[in-house]
Amino acid sequence: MPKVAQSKVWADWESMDQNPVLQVSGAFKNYGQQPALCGVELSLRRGEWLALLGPNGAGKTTLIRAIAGRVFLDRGEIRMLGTELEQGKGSGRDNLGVVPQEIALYPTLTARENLNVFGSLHGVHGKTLAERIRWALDWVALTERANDRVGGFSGGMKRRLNIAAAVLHRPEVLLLDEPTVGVDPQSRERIWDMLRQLQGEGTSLLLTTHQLDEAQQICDRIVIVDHGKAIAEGTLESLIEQTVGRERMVEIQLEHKLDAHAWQAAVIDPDDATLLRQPMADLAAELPSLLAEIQSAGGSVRDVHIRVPNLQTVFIHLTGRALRE
Ligand SMILES: Nc1ncnc2c1ncn2[C@@H]1O[C@H](COP(=O)(O)OP(=O)(O)OP(=O)(O)O)[C@@H](O)[C@H]1O
Repeated sequence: MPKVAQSKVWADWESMDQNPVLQVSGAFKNYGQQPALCGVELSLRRGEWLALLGPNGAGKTTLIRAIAGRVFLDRGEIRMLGTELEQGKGSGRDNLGVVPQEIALYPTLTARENLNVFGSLHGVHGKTLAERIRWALDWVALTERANDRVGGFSGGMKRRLNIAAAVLHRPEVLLLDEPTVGVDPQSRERIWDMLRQLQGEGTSLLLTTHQLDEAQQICDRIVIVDHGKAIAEGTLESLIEQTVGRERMVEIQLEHKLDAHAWQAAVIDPDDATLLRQPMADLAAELPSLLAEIQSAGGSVRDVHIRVPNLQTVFIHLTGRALRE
């Protein structure tokens, strides 16, 4: 359970854009007896890149599928650009693009033929479609493979094409369920670049990912879900402040252990008498005096590490679990 006061965690909701492009309110969904969504709230602001994070089984895919119209909610409301979306239907979602977790392409068709099919399904035809396909192939760096069958593509190429197929109709909002799963780091970087470009052109992005390090670098805001509820949201900085705080853990590795009597300023690691740990709220003020104290106690420093809290720290603090268990 979160150790932080919920009122504090939710502080950012109060300053939320009153006109989000996508808003999910009080969404509930059970699969038989199995609860998947238990009142989840979510709001995507115009032009932002929002990461939806949660442990396995937290309800992320169910939420994405409900927004996409592929899952009926038991209760709750989904609004896009101010209009309530009909449950369990693709209709009314012209401004939405969806990239599913599984690759949804025709392996026996070429890249171009796949884009033709998906563009037509989204209501794009003729010259406009030809122009969009040209753009998409260039965007995903597959122009030279346009006439090759998709069945022979690498995982990364399929992922890129899968994303291209979802944006041929220029949706204002793009949902991506783990768009980088199973791709090598180079392809992943290329996918993030593609998505950055889309965001730069004004698309609002909501994605689920298990890549915490990347989510914290790339996304504007983060929503953490657990047991079918959003339990925290905010920028990385605000999440850290709401949970683990601004403190940094300073670790000082000494050349030799210090005489215990000469030493009171920091905690000595129980397994390594040459390792000192000290949480510090103000590094500039506290670190120099600690180093001076070590020196006057006769110690010499081999190394100093400053541990900065990150999204993984926040995630474990809130859910009690690492992202993948
Ligand atoms: N079709 C289904 N039938 C029965 N239970 C389901 C179904 N889909 C999901 N669930 C259950 O609903 C809960 C939420 O699942 P969901 O796939 O939405 O979570 P998730 O956060 O996307 O998980 P992961 O990170 O593993 O993809 C889980 O307990 C899951 O077992």
